Amino acid sequence: MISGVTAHISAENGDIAETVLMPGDPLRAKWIAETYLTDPVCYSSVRNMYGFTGMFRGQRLSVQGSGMGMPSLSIYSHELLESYGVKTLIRVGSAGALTDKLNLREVVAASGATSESNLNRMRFNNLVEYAPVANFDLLRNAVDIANEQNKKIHVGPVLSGDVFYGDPPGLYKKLAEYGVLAVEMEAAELYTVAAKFGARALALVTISDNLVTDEHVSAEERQSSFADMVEIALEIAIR
Ligand SMILES: O=P(O)(O)O[C@H]1O[C@H](CO)[C@@H](O)[C@H]1O
Ligand SMILES: O=c1cc[nH]c(=O)[nH]1
Repeated sequence: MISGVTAHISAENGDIAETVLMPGDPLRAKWIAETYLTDPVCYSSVRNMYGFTGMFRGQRLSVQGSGMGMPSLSIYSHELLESYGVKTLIRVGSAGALTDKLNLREVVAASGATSESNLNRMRFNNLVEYAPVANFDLLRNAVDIANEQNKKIHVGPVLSGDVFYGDPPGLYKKLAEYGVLAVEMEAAELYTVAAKFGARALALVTISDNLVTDEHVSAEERQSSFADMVEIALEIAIR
């Protein structure tokens, strides 16, 4: 049902494009809209969780903040897909590397997302460990586009954690041994909600912290370090 105006987004029917970039931070949404889109219009500022629509190289695109953590992203992605006819969601987030093989500012495309969250246990009545995965076409485009743009991209699974402060004892090390590249807080729910609505989703993340080497991108540098990832995401969005 495409109805417009939901509990958390005040856009009218037709205000939001079919493809939406989703950063966690609403100010990153504003920065993306003002930096990359032509004639951006803010369609919602409910709870200061900004959403904008504008043009990128002749195509309509939207950018919507998701907030931090899966319950918040779940609300925004659900409303975009159910009430605004959105078909493609591309997360543009930050993450902490779980291996010293990833450098600060590098981009990871999350092929899948494991999580300690209870959301999918509830959804599937504890009967299965649902495996949230990226849309293959978006993932393939991410790799092709990064190569065309001469940008380094890593592809692999991430952890979508519920806890920012505190590694559940030994968990990060164990996950890294099983190939999990980085920890962020939304991809698993993004992939699951997109699957529920038959939509396409991909999570790209920029490494802002390395939890093994204890390196961190400074608060001032965080915005500019996102440019590579956002430029890949924008190209995916119009391809
Ligand atoms: O930079 P964003 O997109 O918010 O993503 C990461 O940053 C937040 C934690 O600081 C969490 O939302 C995590 O997933
Ligand atoms: O969830 C996140 C995001 C960035 N850096 C982290 O260490 N964790």
